[in-house]
Amino acid sequence: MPGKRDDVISWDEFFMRVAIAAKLRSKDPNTQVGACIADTHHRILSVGYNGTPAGLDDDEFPWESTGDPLTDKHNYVIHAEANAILNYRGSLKDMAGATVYVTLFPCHECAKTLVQAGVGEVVYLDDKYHDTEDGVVSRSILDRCAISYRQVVVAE
Ligand SMILES: O=c1[nH]c(=O)n([C@H]2C[C@H](O)[C@@H](COP(=O)(O)O)O2)cc1CO
Ligand SMILES: [Zn+2]
Repeated sequence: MPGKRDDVISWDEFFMRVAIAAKLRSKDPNTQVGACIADTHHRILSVGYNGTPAGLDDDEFPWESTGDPLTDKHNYVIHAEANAILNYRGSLKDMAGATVYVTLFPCHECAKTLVQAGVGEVVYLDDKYHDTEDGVVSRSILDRCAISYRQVVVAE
C-alpha cells in the first residue's frame, strides 16, 4: 500500500515500553519494576509499578533492605504485577488469558497471584534473580500451572 509505514513496533515492544514507562515512577533506589497487562485483543487493561501502599508516603519511606522485618522495604512494597492487578477497575473475568508484560521476572508471590487472576502468559525483560531460590519456585509455579513465559529484548 503506498505511503503505509511498515516499520511500526510490535505489540510485544509496545506493551513492554509501557511497562518500562511505568517503572520510571518507582521510588525504589535499587530495583524499579513496571508491569502492563494486555488482554487477548491487544487492549491494555492495567499498569503498575513497585511502590508503597496508598497512605504510606513513598517520599518518607526509607527504601532500605535492613533485614529487620519492621523496617525492611520488602515487607512493605507492593510489587508491580500485584499493583497492575489491583489497579484494574473492571471485572477480573477480563484478565482471562491476558499477557503480563513485566520488566523483571515475577517473584513466586506474584507468579501465583498472576495465575489466580487468570493471566495466560508472562513476558519479561530482565531476569536478574533467575538463579535464586525464589526464581526456581516462581518457575515451578508457572510451569505447574501451565502459564507460559518468554523473554523479550527491548531497549530501555
Ligand atoms: O516480581 C517482582 N516485582 C517487583 O515489583 N519487585 C520489586 C520489589 C522491590 O521493590 C524490588 C526488589 O528490590 P531488591 O532488588 O532490592 O530486592 O522490586 C520485585 C520482583 C521480583 O523480585
Ligand atoms: Zn513479586
